[in-house]
Amino acid sequence: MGTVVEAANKGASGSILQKRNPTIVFVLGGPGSGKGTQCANIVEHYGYTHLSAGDLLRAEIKSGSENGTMIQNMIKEGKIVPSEVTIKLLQRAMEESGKDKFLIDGFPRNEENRAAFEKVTGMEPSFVLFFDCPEEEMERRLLNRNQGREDDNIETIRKRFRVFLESSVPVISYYDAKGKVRKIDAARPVEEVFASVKAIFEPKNEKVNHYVRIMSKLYMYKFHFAVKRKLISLCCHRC
Ligand SMILES: Nc1ncnc2c1ncn2[C@@H]1O[C@H](COP(=O)(O)OP(=O)(O)OP(=O)(O)O)[C@@H](O)[C@H]1O
Ligand SMILES: Nc1ccn([C@@H]2O[C@H](COP(=O)(O)O)[C@@H](O)[C@H]2O)c(=O)n1
Repeated sequence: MGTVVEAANKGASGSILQKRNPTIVFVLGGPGSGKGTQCANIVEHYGYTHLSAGDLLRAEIKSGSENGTMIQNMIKEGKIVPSEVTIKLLQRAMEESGKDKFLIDGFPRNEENRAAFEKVTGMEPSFVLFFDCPEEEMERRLLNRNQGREDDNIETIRKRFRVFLESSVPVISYYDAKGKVRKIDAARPVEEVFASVKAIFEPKNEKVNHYVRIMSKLYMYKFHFAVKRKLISLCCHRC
């Protein structure tokens, strides 16, 4: 049995998902910046499927998998689990969902995560949502989260902040250089943050709404199919 990257090199992986040509949005930001909170809002308003890498890893520990102890130790230390493991979990979740619009929360956490995901799946994100928040605010939120997470203690939180700065910020810079980062000031109340998030997701909705409006109008007028197609292409040139 080879690694997922070896499988990708042999062309054995990524194909089922790739064929579905899914929309992928990476959701990044420091620990406690509010990624999970805002993802829940995006799911509710824009019909994305939310996949949190951290949640998938925690579920893997609970499942009693052979990697469970290793993952648990890494999370306790705020370290990043090898990409092989996390990518397999993400791929499986995407495939099993049968959906085609994904918010991938807390991934890629480092350069290895990023490069391996692109190699294994052959896919890139449409854009990266980056929740920017000062450490003091994130620390306050994590210490008040109260969800019984083993890594929400001050010692591990400080380690997670260091890993974020050293390993995750370079990934954000990588995508920024490609013009793919949508940065949000996450230090505001949840509703204000979501108002900024909406502004990023709305234009796409506008495009779909525009198309649906045109289609329904054309349906009312009983044009020939080819004429409808031509009219749509003329009318939707701005989409
Ligand atoms: N804008 C906000 N203002 C105040 N509190 C917030 C805000 N957004 C989220 N919170 C709270 O902060 C805590 C952390 O939020 P959340 O779990 O969404 O962060 P996260 O970025 O997903 O964290 P992690 O990376 O550790 O999983 C939660 O208790 C949440 O209710
Ligand atoms: N790509 C990832 C994502 C997460 N981890 C580990 O899980 C911990 C918790 O992650 P959250 O996103 O839920 O805060 C994180 O500190 C890492 O230990 C990972 O290894 N790789």
